[in-house]
Amino acid sequence: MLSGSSFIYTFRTLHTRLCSSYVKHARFLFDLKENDDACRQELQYGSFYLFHNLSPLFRNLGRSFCSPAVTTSDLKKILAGYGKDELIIEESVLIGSSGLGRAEFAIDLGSLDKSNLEKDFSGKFTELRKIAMQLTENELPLLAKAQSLLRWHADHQYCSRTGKPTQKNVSGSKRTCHTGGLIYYPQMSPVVIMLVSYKNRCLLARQNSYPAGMYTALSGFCDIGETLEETVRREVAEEVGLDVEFLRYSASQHWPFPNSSLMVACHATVQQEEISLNTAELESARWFTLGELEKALQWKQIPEKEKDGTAPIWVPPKIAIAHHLIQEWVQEQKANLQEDQ
Ligand SMILES: NC(=O)C1=CN([C@@H]2O[C@H](COP(=O)(O)OP(=O)(O)OC[C@H]3O[C@@H](n4cnc5c(N)ncnc54)[C@H](OP(=O)(O)O)[C@@H]3O)[C@@H](O)[C@H]2O)C=CC1
Ligand SMILES: [Mg+2]
Repeated sequence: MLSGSSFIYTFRTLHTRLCSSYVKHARFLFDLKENDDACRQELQYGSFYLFHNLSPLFRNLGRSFCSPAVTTSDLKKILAGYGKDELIIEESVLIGSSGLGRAEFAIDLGSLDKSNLEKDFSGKFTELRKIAMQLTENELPLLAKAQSLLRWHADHQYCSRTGKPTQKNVSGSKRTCHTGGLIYYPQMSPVVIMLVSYKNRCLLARQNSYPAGMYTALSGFCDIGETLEETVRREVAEEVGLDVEFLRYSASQHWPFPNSSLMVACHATVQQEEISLNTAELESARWFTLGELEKALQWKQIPEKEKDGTAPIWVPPKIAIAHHLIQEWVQEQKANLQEDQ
């Protein structure tokens, strides 16, 4: 028979063994988000990703770049030199946890001199968009989340109803206007991105702001009150004058450029071929064959223009969900061709 305390101990051990590491990770972060004291304590042992006016710090590793995670003690030592070590508590936001079970934070040091900080931390603050293609598939989402959360806090310093300053909780998961008793939570805009196909071709488009030669899937922000299905149908009708028949969900992605969007990606089929281009939205839209897209997917960096000044067709890089949709369509077409043989 187990005594009270050893029962609790055994239960905890068993519970810990039964919990997957993912569940432990999720519960750990939940506690830090909700509990200011726990999060304040974790700030003493965590690691920090550094930003300056929303640009992350990067170190050049020769062939690649990395954004270093700085320990609390190293960060405190350097910030103490600026008389600003209290910034750690006031300005940092919780963005995740490391494999070692320690919290990871991001902090924007935009109030301090950029070039001195770059010397202190042996790196360069660089716009995320400029360097995104050279980051790993793990690194970009973390930095994108950090940048979006830091931007949201910078943009929500005041209550939109009372005009009074808002206060962030320690983790940065919300801001409160104590005068009006209002709570603000970080927001993302839902966006649909759809690869429209008709028989054995699919439709890609470009806006005149895109780099030369780049075509991508249609996309658009959800209007308030719409379902995702309604947004897909409306955007395809608005942008290229086609009526969506079937829709299939594929995947989703948080996209930080230019603001925080939740991209919901799907495949859509239509029953007509004739495009009616909305030139207020798009510069061009056309149907592409499997062969054309296989070629467009091959570019690993932005291609040089041809001798006659025309730009080869290319599609967004792997970090963009548009790439995933196009790749998926290409694989499916190839599988269909094999079945037919
Ligand atoms: N990750 C990926 O693979 C891709 C991501 N995207 C992203 O998808 C998003 C949507 O792209 P796009 O096709 O241009 O969108 P839309 O077709 O909806 O049109 C863009 C217009 O919507 C308006 N707008 C801007 N922000 C919002 C908002 N939060 N809510 C409602 N309307 C807004 C702006 O109009 P106005 O300025 O006139 O007010 C803007 O010019 C962009 O953020 C883009 O970066 C797009 C393609 C690929
Ligand atoms: Mg659009």
